[in-house]
Amino acid sequence: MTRTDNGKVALITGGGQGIGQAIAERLHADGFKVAIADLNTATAGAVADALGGKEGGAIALEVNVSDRDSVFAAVDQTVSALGGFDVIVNNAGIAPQSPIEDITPQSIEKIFSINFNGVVWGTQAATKAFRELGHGGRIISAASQAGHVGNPGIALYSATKFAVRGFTQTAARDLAQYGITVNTYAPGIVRTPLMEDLAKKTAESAGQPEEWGWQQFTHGITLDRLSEPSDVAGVVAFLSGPDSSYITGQSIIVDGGMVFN
Ligand SMILES: NC(=O)C1=CN([C@@H]2O[C@H](COP(=O)(O)OP(=O)(O)OC[C@H]3O[C@@H](n4cnc5c(N)ncnc54)[C@H](O)[C@@H]3O)[C@@H](O)[C@H]2O)C=CC1
Ligand SMILES: CC(=O)C(C)=O
Repeated sequence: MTRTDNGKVALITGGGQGIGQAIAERLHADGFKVAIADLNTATAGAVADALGGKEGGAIALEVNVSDRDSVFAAVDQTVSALGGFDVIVNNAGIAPQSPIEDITPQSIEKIFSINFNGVVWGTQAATKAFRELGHGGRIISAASQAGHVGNPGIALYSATKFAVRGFTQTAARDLAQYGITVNTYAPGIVRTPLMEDLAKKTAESAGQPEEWGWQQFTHGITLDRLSEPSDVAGVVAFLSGPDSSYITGQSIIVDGGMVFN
């Protein structure tokens, strides 16, 4: 299908693989110019190249979402290179196991600095850019079904995603005056490198085969299949587009029916 430029610009953190890659591809297909920002510049570059590079409306940027200055710089570079800024997708995240008795100050600091602080810096940087550009915008962040119900073995991860939802609710109230909506998407069990790693490690630490690890996370999916990244990208496309302009402060669960809120 031919892509028609919709005149809008989106930045996606963690866009080099998995869900972020699918979001970048979907928003680009919907007509957005996209900045694919990742710690891993090789994967981000490959995604941007596959979308036609700068000529085709896709650039790659290096960002470390745990570093406030790095996130502000990525937003500035997006505005300069792509000529506008309308949507930020705070997608980058990590999901280490965190058995309760193994939690340390360092493990809390590491995961919160990426999964939570990264959302705060992205929200601040996007708000600054939207206000300087003189229009509103969309702030969309990765939560998880594990941010609606605590999941076994990943207490810290679940805590970061609950925190992202809490922050999003207040940001929605505080930023509405600037025409900015703020929402999260809450995926279930998506086939990505992150989930594969988590399933393998969960199985290994219990001395079980990999399939057992997957089962720990997948039982009870009403639609009886794992999620593909494109399932999530479709919801983010909706939250980025005109049909969701009256939605703010929400967490849209896209998990095949694991959690009912
Ligand atoms: N895969 C799943 O089943 C689910 C994933 N999620 C969330 O969706 C988001 C994306 O997850 P996946 O695509 O599965 O992960 P993934 O591990 O496949 O991809 C994450 C990307 O983020 C990048 N990244 C990691 N740390 C970064 C940092 N400090 N700065 C910039 N980029 C960084 C990585 O280089 C990678 O390209 C995460 O926030 C995750 O918590 C939520 C629910 C379920
Ligand atoms: C990694 C994740 O978000 C899960 C298991 O829901």
